[in-house]
Amino acid sequence: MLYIIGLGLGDERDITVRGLDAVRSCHKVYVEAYTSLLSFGLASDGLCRMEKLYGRDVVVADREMVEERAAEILSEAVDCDVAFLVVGDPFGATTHTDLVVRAKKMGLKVKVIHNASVMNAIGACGLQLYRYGETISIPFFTDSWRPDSFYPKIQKNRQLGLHTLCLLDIRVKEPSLESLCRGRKCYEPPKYMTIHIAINQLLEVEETNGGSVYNAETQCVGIARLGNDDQMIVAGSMKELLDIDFGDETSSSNTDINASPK
Ligand SMILES: C[S@@+](CC[C@H](N)C(=O)[O-])C[C@H]1O[C@@H](n2cnc3c(N)ncnc32)[C@H](O)[C@@H]1O
Repeated sequence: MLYIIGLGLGDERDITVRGLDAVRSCHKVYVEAYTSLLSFGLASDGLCRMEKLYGRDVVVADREMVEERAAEILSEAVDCDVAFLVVGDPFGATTHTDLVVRAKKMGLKVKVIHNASVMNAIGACGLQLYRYGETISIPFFTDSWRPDSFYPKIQKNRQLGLHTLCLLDIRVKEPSLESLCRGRKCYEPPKYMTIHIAINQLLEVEETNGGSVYNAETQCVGIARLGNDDQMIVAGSMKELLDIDFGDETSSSNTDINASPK
């Protein structure tokens, strides 16, 4: 049996009772560290705390494992029970839908145990699910790569009078094979895109495209570390949010912006 289990948004204690029972019954446990990250971090003692509470060794499934070695995880689930843990909800990223489809094609039994996800950002700021358009992702710009495919999507949403949930990138440095500590790869703290970086990138794209879709006066809601004790939810214009300290790129702050219609 393959269990795909959501961990929720806070720390290791946000697993559901149903999820915990399943983890404890499994022979092998993986935690996915590619599409989202534990807010308490793999670089700190997060993994140890998880293993202590769950009573199982936990293997980190990084990008390489999720993309290229998923078949290994699935073949283990043929003979024994395997848990695949996902931060937030398992279906908050398409990668996991793919895993379920592949498992079912192999004739494996699959059980999904849901949990809170970043989609809770939609209601947490007081806006209504019914008033949202397409969700977008904002990637980190580099000197030579400044993608703006999200821009027409925000434009369309705003023309329809709908909000846009903007998911902000997380940059994970893949650990090198030499960086083993206690027999495990050592993960450096990830870099979370801050709300300030996202707003500056959004404004740059507006300037380049000149479509008058939004500007520094546009009302937004900035959400950092949703579901954690130190979460922040602040509404204001883009310009005003640039003056708010939401935490820096290393402060385990997953961040979102809800851009509201005019
Ligand atoms: C693919 S999505 C979410 C997947 C995850 N499985 C879920 O259901 O929440 C990943 C993005 O969600 C956002 N995110 C995840 N957890 C968050 C949190 N606690 N607070 C704010 N944003 C979060 C970040 O922008 C991150 O880049």
